[in-house]
Amino acid sequence: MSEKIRFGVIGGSGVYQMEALQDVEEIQLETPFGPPSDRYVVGTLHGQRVAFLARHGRGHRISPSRLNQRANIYGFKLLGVEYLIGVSACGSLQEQYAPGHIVIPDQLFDRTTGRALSFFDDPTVGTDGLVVHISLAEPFCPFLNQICYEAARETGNPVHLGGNFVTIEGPRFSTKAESRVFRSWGMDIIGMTTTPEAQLAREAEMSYSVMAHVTDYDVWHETEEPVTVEAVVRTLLHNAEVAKQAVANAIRRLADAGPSPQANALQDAIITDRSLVPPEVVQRLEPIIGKYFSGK
Ligand SMILES: CSC[C@H]1O[C@H](OP(=O)(O)O)[C@H](O)[C@@H]1O
Ligand SMILES: Nc1ncnc2[nH]cnc12
Repeated sequence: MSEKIRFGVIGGSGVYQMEALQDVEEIQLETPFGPPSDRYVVGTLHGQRVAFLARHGRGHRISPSRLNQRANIYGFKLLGVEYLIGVSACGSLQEQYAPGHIVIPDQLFDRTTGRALSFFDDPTVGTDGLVVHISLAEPFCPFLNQICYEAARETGNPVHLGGNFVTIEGPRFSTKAESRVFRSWGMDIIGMTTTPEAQLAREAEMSYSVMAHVTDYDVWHETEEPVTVEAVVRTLLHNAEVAKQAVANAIRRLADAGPSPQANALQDAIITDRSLVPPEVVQRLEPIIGKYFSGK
C-alpha cells in the first residue's frame, strides 16, 4: 500500500456511504482473519485521504454477532489509519439523551457473549505464543472524543460528551428487565457493535471514538413504545445526515493532528518474552506488532 491514509470512518446502521468523499476508489482487502465487511471506499475530504467502511456491509447484510471486526480493524491498519471514528445507532437509557441526539461516550460496558475480542487470543489462526494485555481504562481516545464533540456541536444538533455505553450481544433487543438493570447500573446508551470495535482499535494502536446517535428509548420508557427496527429506521434518516456532517467536521479539525495519542498502546502490554514469540505470529500480525519485533 503506497499511500498512507491516516483517517478512517466506520459507518453503522443507516450510514452505508459518505457522499462527501471525492476522487473515490474502492479497495478490496484480505486479512489473516478473513475478509472485512465490504470494500473500503477511499476518498478525499477537506484535503485529507479518508477510508470508509460500511460496518454491516452495504445493504446491511451482516448481523452484529457475525461481524468480522478483527478483519475490519486490521484492514484499516493496513491502509495506515491512525484515527478511526465509528458511527453507531444506539438506544437511550436516560431521559436526557433523546432520539436525534448525538452522544460521544467515554466508557464502555461489555455484555457481549460470543465474539472474538482480541487480535492476540485466537488459537485458530496460530497466535499462540504471544500474550498481550492492553489497558482499556479509557476505552475511547480522550483527544479524539473532544474533537468529535466539537465537530458534532458545530452541526447545531444536541450532543453530549461522555456517557456509559453498554454493548449487548443481540441481535435481539433487550427485555424490560434487562433495560431496567442497565439503567440501575448507570448505563446511558445501548448498542451492539462498539465491543469489540473499540478494544481492537486500541490493540491496533489507533485513536478511536464513536459518534453514537440516539434512535430510540430502548424498552424501559413509560410513555414511549418499545424499540423496533421500524422506529430506529424512522429516526435514522435525520441522524445519519447529522452524523456524516459531524464526521466531516472532525476530519477537518484533525487535518493538523500529530500521530495518534494511542500510537504506543502496546508498549507496556506485551508480557511474553519477545525472543520466544514464534516468527509466524509476528509475521501474521506485522502491521500491528511488527515495530516491537524489528530488533529481534
Ligand atoms: C438497526 S437497530 C440495531 C443495530 O443498530 C446498531 O448498529 P450500528 O452500531 O452498526 O450502528 C446496533 O449496534 C445494532 O447493530
Ligand atoms: N435499543 C437498542 N438496543 C441495542 N442496539 C440498538 N441500536 C439502536 N437502538 C438500539
